[in-house]
Amino acid sequence: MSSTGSDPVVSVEDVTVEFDNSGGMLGFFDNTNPVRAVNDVSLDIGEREIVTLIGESGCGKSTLGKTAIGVQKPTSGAVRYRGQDIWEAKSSGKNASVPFSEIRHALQIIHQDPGSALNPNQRVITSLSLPLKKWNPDMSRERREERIHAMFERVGMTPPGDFLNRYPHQLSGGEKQRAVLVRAMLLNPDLILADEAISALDVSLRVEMMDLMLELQDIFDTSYLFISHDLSNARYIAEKSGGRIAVMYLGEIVEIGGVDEIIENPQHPYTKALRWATPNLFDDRDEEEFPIREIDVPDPRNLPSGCNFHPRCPEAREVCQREHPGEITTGAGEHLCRCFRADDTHEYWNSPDLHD
Ligand SMILES: Nc1ncnc2c1ncn2[C@@H]1O[C@H](COP(=O)(O)OP(=O)(O)OP(=O)(O)O)[C@@H](O)[C@H]1O
Repeated sequence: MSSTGSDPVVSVEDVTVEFDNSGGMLGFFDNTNPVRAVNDVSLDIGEREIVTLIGESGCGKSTLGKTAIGVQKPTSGAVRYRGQDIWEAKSSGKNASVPFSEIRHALQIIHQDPGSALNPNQRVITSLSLPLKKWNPDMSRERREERIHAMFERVGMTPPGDFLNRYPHQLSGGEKQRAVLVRAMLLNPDLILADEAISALDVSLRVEMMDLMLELQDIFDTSYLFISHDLSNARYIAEKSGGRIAVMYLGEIVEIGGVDEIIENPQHPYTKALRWATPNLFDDRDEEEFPIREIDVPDPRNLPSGCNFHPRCPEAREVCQREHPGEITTGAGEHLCRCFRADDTHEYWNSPDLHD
């Protein structure tokens, strides 16, 4: 699933991530299949591109995000930063053409809980100075503080000294999240993984935070991998940046495209269900026609045969139970979907309905 830009900042290539939860005595009695959190995913993130990952809880968004920035090692497949295999760089040490430390510097993360990046016992200025000190040991203290003050001015936290001398608990949730965004941006990263970074904020502050992220992107040429469970936020940021939305289901990207494709013309029945479940995106929806079968999400330790979505899919036919759909290009070429319905000539159309 390639980006629209030139060379990708990050390429995720056929990546699978499994967690083996069977360790220990208790594990002996558990289901010992590993959890397949990410299942054979490929995704390029281009220069100054914003890709939004969307999907329900447990579908693998965070695991894919962490894998893309080199925090989680994939079980199989490769992750490249500007062509350099991240895990090869780690094992090659000084011999790597792009050292692992440089890659980790270039790929930053902001979490849902800004508290995790701000030490509660330190003033904000100290927490923000530490990464700068680590990555730019030759920078003088005055220069460092000058930069931090300038960034606080830029994000509207003025007068900066007022905020920077406080402890994290003396800031509001929105102020903390802005401080954490500044902390990441100070390193001038190529890509920021924003993992549900706005979810804990009041609804009124979410748009403000997304606008700030876009403003800083303009200044610093940063790409974002923006994780959200809320399709209306995904739409907002993708629409404003011309970015893509990737819909995840049980470890796979089942559909990816721009706003025109994913919001206005979704092809995958799961994307349609997500859209239906986001009423402010969809004026003329039929309240009665719930577009997903009301059964539990399958266990990622025991994935269904065929298409992962078929047990819940109202459109499933027999072929969906036995054949796993690959990526199908629909429309203009940037719109990809893992559903036989996107292929007019597939045997799906002659296959009997599954859930009559
Ligand atoms: N470190 C881990 N050890 C074992 N299982 C894990 C680990 N991290 C994630 N998982 C499992 O992998 C699957 C995907 O989890 P992940 O957190 O990536 O999903 P998510 O879409 O980000 O969900 P959420 O929005 O709830 O964070 C889940 O079944 C989860 O329980």
